[in-house]
Amino acid sequence: MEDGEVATGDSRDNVRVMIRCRPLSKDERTNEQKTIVSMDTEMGIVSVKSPENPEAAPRTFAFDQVYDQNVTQKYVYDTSARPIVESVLDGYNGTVFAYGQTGTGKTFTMEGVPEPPELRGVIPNAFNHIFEQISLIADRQFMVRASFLEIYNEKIRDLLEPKKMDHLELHESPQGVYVQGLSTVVVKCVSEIDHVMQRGKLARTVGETAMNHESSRSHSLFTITIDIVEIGPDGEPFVRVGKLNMVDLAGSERQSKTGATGDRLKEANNINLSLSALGNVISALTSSKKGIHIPTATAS
Ligand SMILES: Nc1ncnc2c1ncn2[C@@H]1O[C@H](COP(=O)(O)OP(=O)(O)OP(=O)(O)O)[C@@H](O)[C@H]1O
Repeated sequence: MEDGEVATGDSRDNVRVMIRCRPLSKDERTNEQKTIVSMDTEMGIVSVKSPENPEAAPRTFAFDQVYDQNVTQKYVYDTSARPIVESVLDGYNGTVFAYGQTGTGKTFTMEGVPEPPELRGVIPNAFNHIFEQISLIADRQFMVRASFLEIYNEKIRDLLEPKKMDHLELHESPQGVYVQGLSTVVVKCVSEIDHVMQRGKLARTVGETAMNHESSRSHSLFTITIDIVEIGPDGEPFVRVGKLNMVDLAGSERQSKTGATGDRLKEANNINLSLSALGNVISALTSSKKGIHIPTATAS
């Protein structure tokens, strides 16, 4: 981004851009690294000082929402994903994704830490929220399905059936674009969907960069599909389908900073390449704002 640039979404497209600054890590504190970023949470402005010339005027950037290092996981969820999940429960499609260089906190924000519960991220908070709402709504019936894929080296892998096929393909039907053969699992409660996520995470491609010991080397897409059945004004059952996509991208780092060489550099370049593949998958899967029915094989 250029100095003074505004990274806010166009409200007509319902896109919102938030930025979160994590605290300095233990290693960074040990190495006496300095914070050069300041976050104005009221105004939604981030100022970045030049590390070489800290006296120079900082560069400023504006966002829809700015989270500083003291923000809680719950606050991030409530102000970013909560409204999206609400609309998915009404039959719309929504996507939440984290973007940034390695070690900046994407996985912490999206998944967080299982214990204590306050450290759980957007995805587990969405699980709780969805099943809490479902238990409160008496005049509709819901069926919740989950799928989990990763894009690594330009290939789509099913994280819930990693051994079945290592390269799934995008296909198009009259109802829209879908990943052929991607398994979906019907889930009835928070612990079941959490189990699905944990299972998929074990199959995910991770490695180590100089900036993060456990770095996601692939893009992952966790999708929750909710079929909502209610009785229409004509007395007939009426089905709507909402879809929530939650994406944890591999780091968007500059390769010189990560210590990537040889195979690592090749892999890192592949990550950037597969960003375009991910873009295709997400834009295809979310191309309709209103939920549509996409036929998928259901496994349990
Ligand atoms: N807001 C935060 N508060 C405390 N610790 C954090 C925060 N954000 C990130 N961390 C810690 O910083 C480290 C790196 O974070 P994380 O793994 O989420 O980065 P990432 O952006 O997903 O990296 P990669 O792209 O390499 O996967 C982790 O140890 C994580 O627990």
